[in-house]
Amino acid sequence: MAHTAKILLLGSGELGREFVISAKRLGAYVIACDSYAQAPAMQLADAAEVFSMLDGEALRAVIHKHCPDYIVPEVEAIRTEVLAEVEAEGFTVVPSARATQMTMNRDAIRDVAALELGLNTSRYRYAESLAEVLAGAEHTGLPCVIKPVMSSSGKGQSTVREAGELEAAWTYAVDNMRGDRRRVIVEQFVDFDYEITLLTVRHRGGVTFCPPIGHRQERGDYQESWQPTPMSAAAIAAAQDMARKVVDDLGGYGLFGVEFFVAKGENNTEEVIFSELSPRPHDTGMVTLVSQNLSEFDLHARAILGLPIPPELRARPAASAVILADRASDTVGYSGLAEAMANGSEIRIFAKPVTRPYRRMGVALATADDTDTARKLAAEAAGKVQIHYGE
Ligand SMILES: Nc1ncnc2c1ncn2[C@@H]1O[C@H](COP(=O)(O)OP(=O)(O)OP(=O)(O)O)[C@@H](O)[C@H]1O
Ligand SMILES: NCC(=O)N[C@@H]1O[C@H](COP(=O)([O-])[O-])[C@@H](O)[C@H]1O
Ligand SMILES: [Mg+2]
Repeated sequence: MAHTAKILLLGSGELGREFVISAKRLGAYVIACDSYAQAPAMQLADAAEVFSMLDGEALRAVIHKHCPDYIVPEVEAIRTEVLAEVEAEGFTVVPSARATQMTMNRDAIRDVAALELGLNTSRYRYAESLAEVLAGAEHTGLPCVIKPVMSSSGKGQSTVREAGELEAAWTYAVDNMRGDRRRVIVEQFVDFDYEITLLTVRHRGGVTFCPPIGHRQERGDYQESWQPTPMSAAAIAAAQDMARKVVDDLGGYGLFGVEFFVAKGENNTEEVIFSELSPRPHDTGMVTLVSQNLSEFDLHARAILGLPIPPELRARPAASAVILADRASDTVGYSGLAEAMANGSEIRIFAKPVTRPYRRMGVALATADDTDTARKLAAEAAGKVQIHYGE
């Protein structure tokens, strides 16, 4: 074959699009899959398959049709039982079928982290009825955060400050959950000072960490991220220790985005609280496209293909800011790129075929002498890109 490896990419959004670029630079042949045609990664891949990845039979058929060397999930919403089956047949699932199964279900990964590995997490309870939600909130105290066990990007998530809001939060979670398990996690609200993503690469040569990425979320979805973010040496060591434990438990090779909350205590101490992780590149990690010599997508591709990862990964001060749609439209266009890039920022447009409210359509990326300046530049650039909607 003219290629170094055949990769089946399950999910073809913006993260997949950058991964395709990284993998193809290393000579891979990529088949991009998603539930709709012309998805961002499909526009660059060698081949595409359009089907629901939650449909087990369809997923199995596509895997057997292409017989890839690597199956690389890009989203959570995949029939992960099929990944476990094909792994048993001898296919390689990235990073491992177990990792995709555990992280798709908040309860599975939380139980591993808190109960098996003893990581520091917020107080939590699971609930399958309103009565259990009320009992859960008794356990965590208020405010608390309610999230479907199967969801991502903040879908179905709400923060409850008064007991009277619990019923609405339960209904909202059930109405916006993915999959068929009517189950939520009731989590103690963490009054953190900042939150980070610790990109962690598990590869042939061991485990390597990127400098921590700070980020700001709204509606449970990321708005801006920056790297590096200041953190005490003790807090970085605590986060790295927890990240290593969890990626070693999940197994396989690839890049993981491990999310932590950091709360400042007395005498400038910082308490690091594990939140969750993605066994794949993380949206807040798009900043690495300009901050690191090897982006999170390059690192994922290298780890998967068994190629070397440098022992130390550095980042120059940089930031990313998202470009969001504000309404639904079947046609989309852009202007203002020149104005946006006038301050030195880079703009990435994902070329998603349709818009919906809050859908991420692009990202602005900036570097500067310090992250505060980079954040200002990226936000300013993102604000100058205009999205044009159809009638
Ligand atoms: N217990 C909590 N206390 C305070 N804030 C929280 C808590 N849980 C979640 N959040 C806030 O909501 C954001 C999204 O939560 P979380 O990462 O659990 O959801 P998600 O839907 O899996 O998001 P994604 O898939 O985009 O990572 C967090 O990054 C944080 O800002
Ligand atoms: N937090 C997870 C995340 O950022 N995932 C990224 O968003 C895409 C879906 O976007 P869409 O909903 O606009 O199709 C996914 O395919 C992935 O690239
Ligand atoms: Mg998250």
